[in-house]
Amino acid sequence: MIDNLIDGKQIAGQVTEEVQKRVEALKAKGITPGLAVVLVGNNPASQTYVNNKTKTCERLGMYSILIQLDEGVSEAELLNQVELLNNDEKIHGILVQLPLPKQIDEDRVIAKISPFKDVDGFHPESVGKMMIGQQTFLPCTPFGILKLLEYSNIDVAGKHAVIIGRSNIVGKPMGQLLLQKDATVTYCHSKTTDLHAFTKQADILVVATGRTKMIDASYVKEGAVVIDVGINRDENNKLCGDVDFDSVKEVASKITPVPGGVGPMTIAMLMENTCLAAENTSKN
Ligand SMILES: Nc1nc2c(c(=O)[nH]1)N[C@@H](CN(C=O)c1ccc(C(=O)N[C@@H](CCC(=O)O)C(=O)O)cc1)CN2
Repeated sequence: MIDNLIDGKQIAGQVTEEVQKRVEALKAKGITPGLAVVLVGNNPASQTYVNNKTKTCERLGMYSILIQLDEGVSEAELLNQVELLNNDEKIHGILVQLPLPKQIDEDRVIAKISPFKDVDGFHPESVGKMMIGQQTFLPCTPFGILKLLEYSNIDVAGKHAVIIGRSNIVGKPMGQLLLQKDATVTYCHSKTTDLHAFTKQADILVVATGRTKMIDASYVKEGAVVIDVGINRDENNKLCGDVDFDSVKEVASKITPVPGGVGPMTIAMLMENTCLAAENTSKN
């Protein structure tokens, strides 16, 4: 094992242990946190992720249901399904696994989820609250990255964080959350010219390019912390990230592996958000 590794699997284990205690406390009050996962179609990667989500719920003593809909389901049917879940008292959190097939408008589906049950943190109300620093559900992947940094004692304040990627579910919220922790944030993306010039300045480099092993040591400043959000398959069908791990581990002070880095944290934070959603109902 290399000594500059950030072990996401181990940190996710610590986070879920804490969640489990909160679940037990809720159950003592007669509330079992419940998560509904909606999967449309049969994308094998999505199937793996949703199965991991429901299995983790089970392990923590939470209630979960998996609703599987055909690839060709209409948007109206999916919206109707979300509405049923919005009104189901056993369900505290709802997530619709992304991506969705082309005939369905993701934004409309996300907007249909009750903001009280938006454990993915993708609803426009949750995003707005996050932007202005109000308490809300935070999107699980960037929330998980903040936890990885915190549990690894990496102070973000005053650091230059460079994010490569501007998706709504990772890049954009990641920058906001790091800004709220007093980092100086630069966003880079596919149209950035001279990417090296920016990444070489990064104290913390978050890579979400969607391009297999794109970032090698030439992009990284000596001693930087490198967080790899990518999940790809290499030429041997082995899981790998957007970072060329073997090259970058030689220059980074800390680095997340793939698998076993950011991915497990995404699921751990979903559990935390679902628990929070259930706790919120007990306050009403
Ligand atoms: N509704 C959502 N859809 C998607 C999200 C999301 O947060 N909400 N994120 C991604 C996929 N994702 C969660 O859904 C996810 C991806 C990867 C992992 C993970 O644990 N990866 C493992 C490897 C697993 C494997 O064997 O393939 C790892 O990195 O160690 C968890 C969740 C897009 N869609």
